Amino acid sequence: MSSMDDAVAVVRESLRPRLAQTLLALDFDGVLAPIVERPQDARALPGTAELLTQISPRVAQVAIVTGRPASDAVQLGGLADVPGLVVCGHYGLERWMGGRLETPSSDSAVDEARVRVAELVAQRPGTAIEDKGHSVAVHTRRAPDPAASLEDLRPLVSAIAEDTGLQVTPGRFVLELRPRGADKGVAVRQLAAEAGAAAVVYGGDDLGDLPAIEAVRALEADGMLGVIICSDGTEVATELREAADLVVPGPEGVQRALRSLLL
Ligand SMILES: O=P(O)(O)OC[C@H]1O[C@H](O[C@H]2O[C@H](CO)[C@@H](O)[C@H](O)[C@H]2O)[C@H](O)[C@@H](O)[C@@H]1O
Repeated sequence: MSSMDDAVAVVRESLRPRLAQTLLALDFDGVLAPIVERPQDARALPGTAELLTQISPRVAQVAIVTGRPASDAVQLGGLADVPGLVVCGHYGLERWMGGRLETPSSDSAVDEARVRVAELVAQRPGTAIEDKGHSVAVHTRRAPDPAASLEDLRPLVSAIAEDTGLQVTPGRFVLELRPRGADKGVAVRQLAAEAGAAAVVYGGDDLGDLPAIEAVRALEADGMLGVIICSDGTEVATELREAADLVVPGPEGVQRALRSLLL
């Protein structure tokens, strides 16, 4: 048995009595879907929908909490038929459930940001804009020096945020401009309340997941059981790893941990 399996076995024992009152909330990219060069090429690891379908009747709620538009996560994940699944997209700004999408109206600040980010990208080979409708992301993964490119763009993207009132959310070779107000912490708290959860299992891998982790820790202070799974890899920030109860090797490790914890 590996040390990961040992750690999972310990968590499993504490989770078992609360399984039926557990909220399982998972990030998409890097947790369910391996990281790839182009956002549009991301796909959930084979077996993801089947695994979530098996878990769903055993827990109170299965949810995806993602920076992606909710419909993109559903489509790229092949998740449309997972029973009872809730997908909180755009860090909780929108919600998909049973084929129905609740989404806000468009924001003129994002329209302005879209134009300005497109200008930045046009001058920087290898960078790319991801227009997500309610937010705009600039990716540097395919730039000649992705880390340097991200640092070059950081103050320019911050200036756009300042002018438009949007906020910047950094991630894995990405800077995202999005409306203030929503974050994954708010989304997790709301999901936990709606599900009447006595336990929350949250899986993340990126800086945008930190508010969700903080929310889980705050819920623990109120008596809930919290389990944080970090989907690890070379790009994963130290804060994520340090905040986790279980550190597992990427989406394959997440699948293995979920099978052991929740089936
Ligand atoms: O909250 P998440 O579900 O983790 O989404 C966060 C961002 O993930 C995506 O970007 C990341 O994955 C891409 C595909 O593997 C990769 O090319 C990129 O470098 C990563 O940053 C997505 O494109 C963003 O919109 C999400 O906000």
